[in-house]
Amino acid sequence: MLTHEKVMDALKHVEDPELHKSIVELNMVRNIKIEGTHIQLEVVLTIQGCPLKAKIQEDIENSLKAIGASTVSLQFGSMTKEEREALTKLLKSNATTETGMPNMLRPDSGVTFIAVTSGKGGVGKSTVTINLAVSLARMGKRVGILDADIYGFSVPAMMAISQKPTMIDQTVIPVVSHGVKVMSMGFFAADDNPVMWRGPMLNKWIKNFLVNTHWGELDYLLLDLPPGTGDVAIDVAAMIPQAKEIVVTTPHNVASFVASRAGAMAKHTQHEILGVIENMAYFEEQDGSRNYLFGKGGGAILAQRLETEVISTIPFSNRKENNDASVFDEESYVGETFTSLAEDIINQA
Ligand SMILES: Nc1ncnc2c1ncn2[C@@H]1O[C@H](COP(=O)(O)OP(=O)(O)OP(=O)(O)O)[C@@H](O)[C@H]1O
Repeated sequence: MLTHEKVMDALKHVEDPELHKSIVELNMVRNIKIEGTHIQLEVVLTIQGCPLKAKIQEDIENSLKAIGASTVSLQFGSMTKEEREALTKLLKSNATTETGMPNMLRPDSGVTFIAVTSGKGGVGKSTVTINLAVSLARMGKRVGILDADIYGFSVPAMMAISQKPTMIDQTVIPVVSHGVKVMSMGFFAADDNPVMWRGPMLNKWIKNFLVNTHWGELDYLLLDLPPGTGDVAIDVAAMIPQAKEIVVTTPHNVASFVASRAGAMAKHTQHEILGVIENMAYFEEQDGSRNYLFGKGGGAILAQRLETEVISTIPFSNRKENNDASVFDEESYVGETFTSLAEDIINQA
């Protein structure tokens, strides 16, 4: 026989698709009525017009039918201001320590932070961040990207994200793209409005991004840092001393020289350097020969200076083959390079 307890038990396994927590734990279930095998209930959503309503409905119906319901009549409501505040508090208490620091920064959090840096812009730092993140996610890892390149954010556009994140009061639910949770200043700044914050403000934003974003459980958080050795890099170093760094360069010597300054900075801040990635290393011609458009060896020189290794050599992508997208297909030549980089990272980071 169906009982209130059995229904609640079944609903414990239904998750809010954005918060990835049980709708029972989030206190979203109301007014359960059982008549024989017919179940009536109300579910209050975090925001009105929640775009994932259909998914919640389907999951509820399936789990109730699995325990013997023949029909389910489901009504949606939305949380009151007080209920939303209580929910924000619950999410925050899960996300922060008693002193208000993000739980994910605790040494035992299980989150590996990887900061992707470069000495100068345009060498493919964001491309590396995105594709490494997507490759890790394809391997079943729980991955987030924090686009900390707050002056020159490009992650949302490169991942073709047009949707804005859901906000529950002050807590932001990251947008999921290609299986990766993404948070970027680009979600909040108007396109024609350059971001003008200065040092102290920046520091606050990085912390806010960690504390006020509902990251949920993560294995990896990749940070796309601005190029060079500016305020953001210093703040990240101070806030996340356990972050490991990847330094991206092109084979060109000048780019490599400048990148060594960012890397030297990583050494100074005692961030472990995972290695150097040489991007746009060569173009593979139709006959399989390699055309070294930007010269050769920059990655190796940089690695030597930083006393580390070149962990990946990434060729030019044939953009036509990849439909002009910045997230490379898994089967493409460049996509495969990222898959093997992700495997190496999983084995060592
Ligand atoms: N391996 C590659 N093959 C082809 N195009 C690439 C490759 N890597 C990067 N690009 C392209 O080069 C351009 C610059 O890349 P990206 O934005 O990732 O660089 P960045 O170092 O993050 O630059 P910035 O710091 O200025 O944002 C982009 O148009 C990107 O699509």
